[in-house]
Amino acid sequence: MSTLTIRDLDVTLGEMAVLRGVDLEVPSGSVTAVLGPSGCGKTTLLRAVAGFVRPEGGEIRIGDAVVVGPGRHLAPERRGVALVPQEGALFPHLSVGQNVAFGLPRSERRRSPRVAEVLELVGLAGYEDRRPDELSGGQQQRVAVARALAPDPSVVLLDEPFSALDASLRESVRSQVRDALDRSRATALVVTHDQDEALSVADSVAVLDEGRILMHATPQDVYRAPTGLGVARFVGQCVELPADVTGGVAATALGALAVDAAVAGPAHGVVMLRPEQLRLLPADAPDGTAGEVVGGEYFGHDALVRVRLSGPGTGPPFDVQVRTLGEIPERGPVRVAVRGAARFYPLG
Ligand SMILES: Nc1ncnc2c1ncn2[C@@H]1O[C@H](COP(=O)(O)OP(=O)(O)OP(=O)(O)O)[C@@H](O)[C@H]1O
Repeated sequence: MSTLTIRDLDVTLGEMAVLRGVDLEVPSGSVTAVLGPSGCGKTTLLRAVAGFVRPEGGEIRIGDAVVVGPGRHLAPERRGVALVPQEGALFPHLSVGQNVAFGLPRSERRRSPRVAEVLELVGLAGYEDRRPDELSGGQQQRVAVARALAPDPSVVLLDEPFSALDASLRESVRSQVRDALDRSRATALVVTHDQDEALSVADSVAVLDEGRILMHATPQDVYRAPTGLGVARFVGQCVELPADVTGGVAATALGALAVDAAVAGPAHGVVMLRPEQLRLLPADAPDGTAGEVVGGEYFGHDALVRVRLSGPGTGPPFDVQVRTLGEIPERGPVRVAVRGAARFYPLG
């Protein structure tokens, strides 16, 4: 396995600049997720790394080998890159074992111990003789990952690998695939438009929008300390309030809040809180800010309660995340308290 290094990559398709100055490094043996909305250029990035798209500029290195650079565009089969497509694309007329062996060089396809080895890696030991139509969607996807890992590629690329699966299957297949990638010490680039998927499956997350990387950091930093409101909104729910900051404290409709970046102020802008930073208190509590429960959504493990603050100029209602072990507040008056620091984004 090798480090994948992408520098200043530009890709134009037809008239459209699809990737613009993309820099990305995936350290050897780690998993990076590229998260972005539909049409932002995720698949194009994978295709450029795999060698199916010819970039206009920039460099791609796999380990020490330059596979794309000035005057250089190595053929896909010489890059040591394996691609797992959106829907596994197994050959329906071949057995599971034959499908996996297809990932190996022709001379090694017959009776290679590697087939059993990678099937074990994805939790499907003994499935060699099954046919793809005898497997669940999640099992088919794991066979596709086994086929990609079989030749021990330098880099594995996964294109929305879980999007075709039912919500109930997605989490378990995701952790099985993550486990297989870890155990094979694969260097992997996963593209997805699903925030939960990116945050849970990867060591680092790169947020891509309109062909540019907006932020690349650990899942925790991307969620807790997004560099801009665009990133903040894309990786999770936000509560946004107008704010004036002076001396590191923001004056907001939820009272005076500490801001976590070094903002001395004075500055005008927006503070961003995550729903789990808010806490609902009884209407007669001494702390917090007065508001009213106006609706909500129940998810089983937790719930979102929609709250509107009392008084003029307090902005639209927002969601507060509550644990469902306790009572879920009914419609009516409450108070809202804040824990932790807010993120502040100056306007103008
Ligand atoms: N061959 C092409 N010629 C011109 N434009 C293209 C071509 N292929 C893709 N595009 C455009 O490039 C942009 C990025 O496409 P891409 O498939 O990389 O996005 P994506 O982020 O993977 O989207 P999705 O999540 O919907 O698959 C889109 O606006 C698309 O219309």
